[in-house]
Amino acid sequence: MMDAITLLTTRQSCPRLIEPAPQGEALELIKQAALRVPDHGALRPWRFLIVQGRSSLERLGDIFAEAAVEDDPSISNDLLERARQLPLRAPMVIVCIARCNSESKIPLHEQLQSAACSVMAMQQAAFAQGYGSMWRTGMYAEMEFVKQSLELGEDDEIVGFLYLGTPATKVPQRPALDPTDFFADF
Ligand SMILES: Cc1cc2nc3c(=O)[nH]c(=O)nc-3n(C[C@H](O)[C@H](O)[C@H](O)COP(=O)(O)O)c2cc1C
Repeated sequence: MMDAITLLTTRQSCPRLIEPAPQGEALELIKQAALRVPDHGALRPWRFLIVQGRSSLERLGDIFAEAAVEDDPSISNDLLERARQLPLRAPMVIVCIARCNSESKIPLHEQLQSAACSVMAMQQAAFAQGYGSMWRTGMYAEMEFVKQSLELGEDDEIVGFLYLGTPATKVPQRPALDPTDFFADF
């Protein structure tokens, strides 16, 4: 298994993903990583829907297609089919949800940040085990129709669709950025 510093300094996304998706122990570790993130007030403001297998991915694609029609009733057939095919870009998509509690004294943006950390944690756990992933959002993450179709609560937010699988090709390493461009002494 990759060491932690190598993971943290070389992690990258992978847009082209094929079977197999993480299963068994590998998936369990990814789930554990999601639940280990900073969480102000221990609100546990995260929920996850695992979409895997052709028929479940197609169901998600149908939701995207219906949402696309709602967004633009005159959408072309090509664009409609493109929307339907989106989830089929990987063998697994995890819908990452911030289950925000608006009654809590913890600000909503902190709850969202915690949920976002869980997406990153899952990406790292996948990467460390040789799997690839890509964090995606887009308009479907924002649309009420999508949230309702996924039976999310009123205060829930979709912070990402984490596409997961095996990298289709080896992703070339990007050169590291220069910390001096971003860090300064105070
Ligand atoms: C909140 C969030 C949403 C994103 N949504 C998309 C998206 O919808 N489509 C996309 O191509 N990349 C999206 N990205 C960017 C990719 O996940 C990825 O970070 C980017 O391609 C850079 O690659 P890297 O992770 O290897 O640095 C998003 C990133 C974040 C943090």
